[in-house]
Amino acid sequence: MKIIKLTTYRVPPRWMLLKIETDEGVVGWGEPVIEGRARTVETAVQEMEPYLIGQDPSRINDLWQTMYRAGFYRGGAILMSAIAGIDQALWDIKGKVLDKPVYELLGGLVRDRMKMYSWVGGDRPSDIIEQIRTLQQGGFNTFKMNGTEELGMLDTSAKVDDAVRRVAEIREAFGSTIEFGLDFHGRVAAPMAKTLLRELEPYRPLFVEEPVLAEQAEYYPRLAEMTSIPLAAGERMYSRFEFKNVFAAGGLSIVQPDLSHAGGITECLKIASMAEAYDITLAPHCPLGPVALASCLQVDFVSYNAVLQEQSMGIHYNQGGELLDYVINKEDFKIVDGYCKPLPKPGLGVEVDEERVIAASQHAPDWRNPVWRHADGSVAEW
Ligand SMILES: O=C(O)[C@H](O)[C@@H](O)[C@@H](O)[C@H](O)CO
Ligand SMILES: [Mg+2]
Repeated sequence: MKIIKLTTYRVPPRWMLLKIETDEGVVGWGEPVIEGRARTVETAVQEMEPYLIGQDPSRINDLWQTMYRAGFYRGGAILMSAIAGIDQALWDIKGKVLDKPVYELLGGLVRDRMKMYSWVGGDRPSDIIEQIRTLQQGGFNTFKMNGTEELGMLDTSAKVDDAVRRVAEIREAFGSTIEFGLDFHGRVAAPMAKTLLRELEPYRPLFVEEPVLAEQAEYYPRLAEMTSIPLAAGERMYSRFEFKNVFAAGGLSIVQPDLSHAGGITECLKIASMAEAYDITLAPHCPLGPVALASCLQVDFVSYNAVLQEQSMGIHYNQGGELLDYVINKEDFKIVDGYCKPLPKPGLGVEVDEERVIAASQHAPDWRNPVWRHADGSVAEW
């Protein structure tokens, strides 16, 4: 069997799907994207084509190493996202050829169902309590929300009060019937992270995510020393070579590689198992579309340390498109009591609604995140 064609489709709300075709008619789908840089990743995928066309799609390990090593320059958000989506599509092809879900090819299930969580509150969290109540009716009891709005490197006690008050209100309203993680989203610099972690500790958030930016990861062990809140990070780390330094330095309790950003299934399995060796739990990042989520689930269902799975249904970013819009086998993605079952179909387990994808790709927006500014006019981390 040979790879004959790669086609990318940028689609709303801010995703990109990749179709890989073979000379025997088997087709695989991947989701290579960086939110806000879809066109750049699209070009990177096109530049990988010469390594793929005419090759045997079953040799995923060799193709992965070729894409990673043969270009001399490597790593980073764009190249690793391009490899990620291609890798997903190759696993999809392999599963379809062998007529097995990918998790069967990876040694089989380590659990029966996977715990999922839902985003709540949007970019500038408000009305969270009502939103949580609605999501509870859908069976969720675990949530994630932004911890703060924009925050200066050294900000006021009023801002700290705001952040703490919101969390206190949630705990008061729900007691311990729910769990929630707080995403600091790189908005918090080290001087404020210490204060916030200390003040939030009594409300026992499930975790604090990106307590400081990934490029300040040397703070993770120092912050972890001073708080009992589990620290999470990983959505802006792209290969096991990057993760190894963070694991070795210590501090993280939860690692969150993104299956569409960190080299795909092949690489994230390795990252997951490196994390297991450090007693670090796995919670793959996934504010993305159906192929990315299906890829996450393949890894979760074979990784002992997988504890939580993010998913994007109803997320604030989904303007103009929802995860299930592009899926034919919607019932397989049903979340019951906050859990998802293994996807039963061969390959990644997503039957992509290709007609819908093609139609949607005609009006794909060039999504960008907002540019926030501090009161003094300087750019703020969003
Ligand atoms: O944890 C998450 O889901 C992420 O932080 C997510 O909200 C953002 O990073 C977004 O995808 C960037 O465009
Ligand atoms: Mg995040």
